[in-house]
Amino acid sequence: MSLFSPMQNDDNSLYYDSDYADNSTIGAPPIAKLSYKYRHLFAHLYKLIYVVIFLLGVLLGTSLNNLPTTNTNDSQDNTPSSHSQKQITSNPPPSSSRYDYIITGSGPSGIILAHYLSSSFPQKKILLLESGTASSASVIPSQSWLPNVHVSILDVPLLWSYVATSSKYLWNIPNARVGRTVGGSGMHNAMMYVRGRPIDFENWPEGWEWSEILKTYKSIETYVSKFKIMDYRGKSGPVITSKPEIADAVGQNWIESCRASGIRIDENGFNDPSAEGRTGCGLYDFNIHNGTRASVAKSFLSENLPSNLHVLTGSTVTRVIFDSKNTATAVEYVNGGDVNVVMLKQGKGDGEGLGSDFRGDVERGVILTAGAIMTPQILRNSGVWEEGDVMKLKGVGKNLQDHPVIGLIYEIDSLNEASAYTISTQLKEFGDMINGQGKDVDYGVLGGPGLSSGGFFKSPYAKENEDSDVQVTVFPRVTEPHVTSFMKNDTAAQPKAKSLITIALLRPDMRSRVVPSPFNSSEAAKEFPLPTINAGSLSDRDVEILKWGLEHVREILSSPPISKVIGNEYSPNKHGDQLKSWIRANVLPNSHWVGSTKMGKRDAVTGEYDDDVVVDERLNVIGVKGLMVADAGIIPNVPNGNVHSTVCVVGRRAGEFIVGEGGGGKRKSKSGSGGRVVTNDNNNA
Ligand SMILES: Cc1cc2nc3c(=O)[nH]c(=O)nc-3n(C[C@H](O)[C@H](O)[C@H](O)COP(=O)(O)OP(=O)(O)OC[C@H]3O[C@@H](n4cnc5c(N)ncnc54)[C@H](O)[C@@H]3O)c2cc1C
Repeated sequence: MSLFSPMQNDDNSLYYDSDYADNSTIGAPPIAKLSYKYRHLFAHLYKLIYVVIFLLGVLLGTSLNNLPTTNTNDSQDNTPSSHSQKQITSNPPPSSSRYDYIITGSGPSGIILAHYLSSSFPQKKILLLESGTASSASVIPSQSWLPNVHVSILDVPLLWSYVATSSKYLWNIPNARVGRTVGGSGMHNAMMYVRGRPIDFENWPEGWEWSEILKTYKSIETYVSKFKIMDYRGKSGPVITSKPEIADAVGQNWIESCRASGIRIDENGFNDPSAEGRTGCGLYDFNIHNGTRASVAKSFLSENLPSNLHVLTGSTVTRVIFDSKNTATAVEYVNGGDVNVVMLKQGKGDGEGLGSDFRGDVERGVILTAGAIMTPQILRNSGVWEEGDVMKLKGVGKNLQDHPVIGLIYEIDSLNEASAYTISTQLKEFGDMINGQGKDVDYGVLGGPGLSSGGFFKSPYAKENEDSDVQVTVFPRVTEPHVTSFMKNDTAAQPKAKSLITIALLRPDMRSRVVPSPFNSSEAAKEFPLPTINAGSLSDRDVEILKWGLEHVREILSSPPISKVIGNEYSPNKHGDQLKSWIRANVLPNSHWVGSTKMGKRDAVTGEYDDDVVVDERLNVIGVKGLMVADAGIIPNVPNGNVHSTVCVVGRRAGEFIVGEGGGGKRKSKSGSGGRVVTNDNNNA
């Protein structure tokens, strides 16, 4: 079995149970610590209150549900048209419109960048193009709290796994769960908030030192906690981060067994940057606030949208158009079946002030933020790739990295509630738990995404200066989207519920590749070419680390109290060389894609970029002008832990570089393109 084969041809219907998409139970705030009976009562009380508020709203004619939409060409687009939301629309601007910046892709990076630019440059016009539609709940905060109105399942934490298997908001790319909606994969990810470690950035170019990164993490985040908020936390950023107040039952037992095994218990969501901060077991931090997803889309686009920012949904960018001097001048996109072109404003002169030297003095430009899988395709469509006619860049799509993951599945002995378990029974039980109706967990109503705890461990194969190279995540039921595929043929009723523990490689040797498909410009309106992902292979060392991780987890599971809760190992139930073969055959992608448009610096001796480098340290695409990449793809080496927080940093740093606060001073180009020499003439970091 190849790395990705288990995810091919998924039968989504198997995992999707419409009962769970019933949003009538959402909308109640956390009541985590009440007993089962009282939680039920409270849930109903809150629903009643919301129904009353909703009816009042309807009577007063202010019901958000009744607002007309601006959508004209996509019946699924819930784009609202109230106040600032008029700026989020699927109606293309008139062909005469000109923008200072055109940003392609509204994932976490694109949204943060677009917001930063439009706030920093109130006089400039910014266009954010998104292929997918806007979820109503992602852009109108209050709407997600009303019962019986159309809210998006994307905003219900519990349902992230369902969304990950539903095609409606995803790109149809085999083996990848890439979000296609305002908010990108930030709308259906697991919301685990794990920052990178100082060591992750050691080899990054100038301007990306840990001090800058930490400052940026802090500036984006507000950490909500009833405990002391440490200095390394953000206190006033837009993205809310919090820790579940209490673990699920399996997670609690996991933490206690770690403690009993003498393992350090982390109290800071593994985000303390100090030396031991990424070791041991504990609760994760999540992008959840009051029981709802604290997505970048909601945080940045739901209110106070700068009036100079226009978010254009239902608009698939096909390519960037360059002039004869390889300067980006326009973007072609398909909207409602029509091919449109949107132009940048004219600069001072052809190509002047743009390109690989731009920082602080840039007047206009295109910034690609379509994510690590899709941006290489746009680059190829635009003639920038290994055989490109605009610029030959061998690195486009190369160096793709992830946190390859395996799953350990255990039967649960003491927590059984049903007499027989099918996958859908398990999912139902899981849903009940999160909705505050389960008997064995105490999240409270929508208090968590369905998991709460895990751990970081250092294998004997880690380098001396590395703190951890294995990440463990404990799922109270087998629901994690990548691993449910293991069980998809296992539809027969099982006597026992099962719990899943995933083990991921944090610093893999393995490298994969995005292979963009050929693009035929005359066919652009019909079909956007989708890239494929060529999975690399695990190195022997990668396999040894995963094996060590799995055996280490087994050891912890053999200590009470968790040993008393779980029963037999269901999968892989293999040891020694058999286990190694199983790992090679069953390792899965983890959706933490980075590196396919790698950022790099010039070699100090040769003055050249390595072959796999696509953007320079200021994120400018090498060899052309006025084009940047600012998404997960530029991250040269996958950080230790889930990557969303670091992708947010990329969006923000890109904005700072353009506005000119990026540290390292304003630079000047001494030559044209490709092999140009860049000098710093002002060190104002
Ligand atoms: C199932 C899943 C679970 C995850 N869980 C976690 C987690 O718990 N914690 C964590 O830290 N990270 C997690 N991640 C990873 C995290 O969500 C991503 O790293 C992050 O969303 C990447 O952001 P991005 O802005 O680079 O791209 P994306 O989020 O991929 O956004 C790109 C956007 O560009 C749009 N786009 C693409 N092509 C075009 C085009 N041609 N024209 C117009 N628009 C286009 C897409 O529709 C999309 O909206 C998870 C990811 C997945 C898929």
